Amino acid sequence: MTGYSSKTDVATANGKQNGSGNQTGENGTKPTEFTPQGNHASENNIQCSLTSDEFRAVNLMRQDMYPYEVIQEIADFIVKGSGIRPKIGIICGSGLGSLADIIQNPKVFDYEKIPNFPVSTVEGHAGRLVVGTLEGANVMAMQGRFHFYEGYPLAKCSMPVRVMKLCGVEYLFATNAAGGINPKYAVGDIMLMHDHVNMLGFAGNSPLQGPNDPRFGPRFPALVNSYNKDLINKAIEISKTMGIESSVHVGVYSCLGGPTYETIAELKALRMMGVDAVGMSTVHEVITARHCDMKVFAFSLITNKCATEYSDKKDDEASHDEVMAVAKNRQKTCCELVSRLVAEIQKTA
Ligand SMILES: O=P(O)(O)O[C@H]1O[C@H](CO)[C@@H](O)[C@H]1O
Ligand code: HPA
Repeated sequence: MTGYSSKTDVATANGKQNGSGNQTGENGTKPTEFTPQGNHASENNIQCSLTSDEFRAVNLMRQDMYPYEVIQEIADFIVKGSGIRPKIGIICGSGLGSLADIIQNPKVFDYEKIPNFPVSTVEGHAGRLVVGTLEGANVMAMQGRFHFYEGYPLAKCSMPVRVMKLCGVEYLFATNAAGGINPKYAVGDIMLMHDHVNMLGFAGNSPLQGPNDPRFGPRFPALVNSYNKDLINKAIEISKTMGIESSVHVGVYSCLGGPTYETIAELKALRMMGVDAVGMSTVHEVITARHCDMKVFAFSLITNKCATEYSDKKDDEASHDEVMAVAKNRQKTCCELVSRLVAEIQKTA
């Protein structure tokens, strides 16, 4: 593979509480009657009963406003607790948690113990933040990311990227497991992301929705050149020295909301749009990282081939077990790619 250029195709605590309805303090067991506001609701007499504890839990999950100060508090907690100011932030994809296991002198924070942090709910996402060193560089890794389908708003899913920024992170490495739509991709291949199609954005959903805080970035950030070309080229060179260049591609990722895997018609449509691999993550993290001017490197591990023609083959059905198994098989290669790229960054620092 030759060098990459975009012309070639080689390759709260005090946050706003959402939701409407009766939130007055109940005794925790008595159901609180919740009536959605508005004519439509009352016309149709829609009602649902939640205990006040359930209501609080749902509200906390739906919280999507994290004021700068709250994010700063979380960042301070991590920097003080670890004694490290990380330069590189890594997000481990499904089954790729071992990317955090190679960090030396790790200081581990369970998400539950970090103030105002969401918790991981998906198998293959341990729910820990690991801070330490890798190839001499200070790094922090999320062993477990947050997905839209877990019930979290996108701003909450990518809030940890802002935490990384305020910890001092300059480079985001986002990894994911994805289905290969490009017929040339095989299971176990790696696709270096050079662009994305934001399907959730097409539907009017963005992690940057709501008031913009200019301390993070501009109201209308540009997303061309989101994926750092130098880092893509370095990764291609590294793949050659690792002897895996024939299974490394450069391509376009698309994020859908999940948790369902795609229909054949959807996969056909994505392919027509120029998408090479599909998943349910990463794009909101990249948007948040670019908004606050971080350099982004991202790759997909192709864990399954997506069928784009109708057939009765059971093999065509994606499954999370398959995703996890392939990720486990390829974790060593992914770890080596990441460590070597970190070493490159560290060399030129
Ligand atoms: O994108 P990551 O977190 O790697 O996980 C991918 O794997 C899961 C589906 O198997 C989905 O969450 C999809 O997004
Ligand atoms: N579709 C969506 N997300 C995925 C897939 C897929 O085929 N594989 C891994 N994550």
